Amino acid sequence: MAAHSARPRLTVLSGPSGVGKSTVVAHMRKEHPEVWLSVSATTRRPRPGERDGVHYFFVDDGEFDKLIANGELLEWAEFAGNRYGTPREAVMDRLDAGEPVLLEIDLQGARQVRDSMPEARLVFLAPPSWEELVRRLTGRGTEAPEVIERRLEAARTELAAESEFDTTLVNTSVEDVANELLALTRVA
Ligand SMILES: Nc1ncnc2c1ncn2[C@@H]1O[C@H](COP(=O)(O)OP(=O)(O)OP(=O)(O)O)[C@@H](O)[C@H]1O
Ligand SMILES: Nc1nc2c(ncn2[C@@H]2O[C@H](COP(=O)(O)O)[C@@H](O)[C@H]2O)c(=O)[nH]1
Repeated sequence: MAAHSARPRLTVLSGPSGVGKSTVVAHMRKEHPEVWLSVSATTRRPRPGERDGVHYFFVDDGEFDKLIANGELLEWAEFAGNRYGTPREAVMDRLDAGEPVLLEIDLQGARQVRDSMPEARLVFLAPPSWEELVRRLTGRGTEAPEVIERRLEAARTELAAESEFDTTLVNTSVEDVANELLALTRVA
């Protein structure tokens, strides 16, 4: 059997900022740490409580430029004023080792992964309503009002792209969605 066909599922989780991607993934991984989550590189400043190498690899613009130039990113995108990218090698190593891999990335990144790895399953996390999305993003309290505005502007584009994804999960209950996501990471 060819090495690539033996690879387990690569799952990409996307959805508008504030919909609850990190919350759902954290809930799932508490019970199922075997689902490996890629740690992205970003030029964004850490939020209180975020740790380098755990939540993100926090890099400056020059370091991010080098990651791009050296071909070290599987995909990358600029989102609401910062850059984010998926380190390629760690993802490939995990897939080659037979472990399920999860990426939590924006729409632009999901499109790039779909193009380069068509076997990936693309999952869209949708909010129960626009009003609830605004409530969650605002209620998180991590962004300044102008940043929230930029993220909501991006959210309109992201919501309009839902049909590009293989599956949509609506984040009404964190527990239910975490279970659904777990099942998707396991289906070959
Ligand atoms: N099902 C839910 N019901 C109510 N609140 C939720 C639910 N899921 C997440 N939240 C809350 O919504 C806020 C945003 O969640 P989270 O940070 O996980 O979003 P995100 O999609 O990862 O955002 P970003 O893309 O900006 O990183 C958090 O305060 C979280 O506690
Ligand atoms: N294209 C990529 N998008 C990524 C990556 N890592 C995270 N993200 C997405 O960026 C936004 C904002 O994240 P935040 O932590 O600043 O709130 C969100 O949609 C993330 O999913 C990545 O490696 N590539």
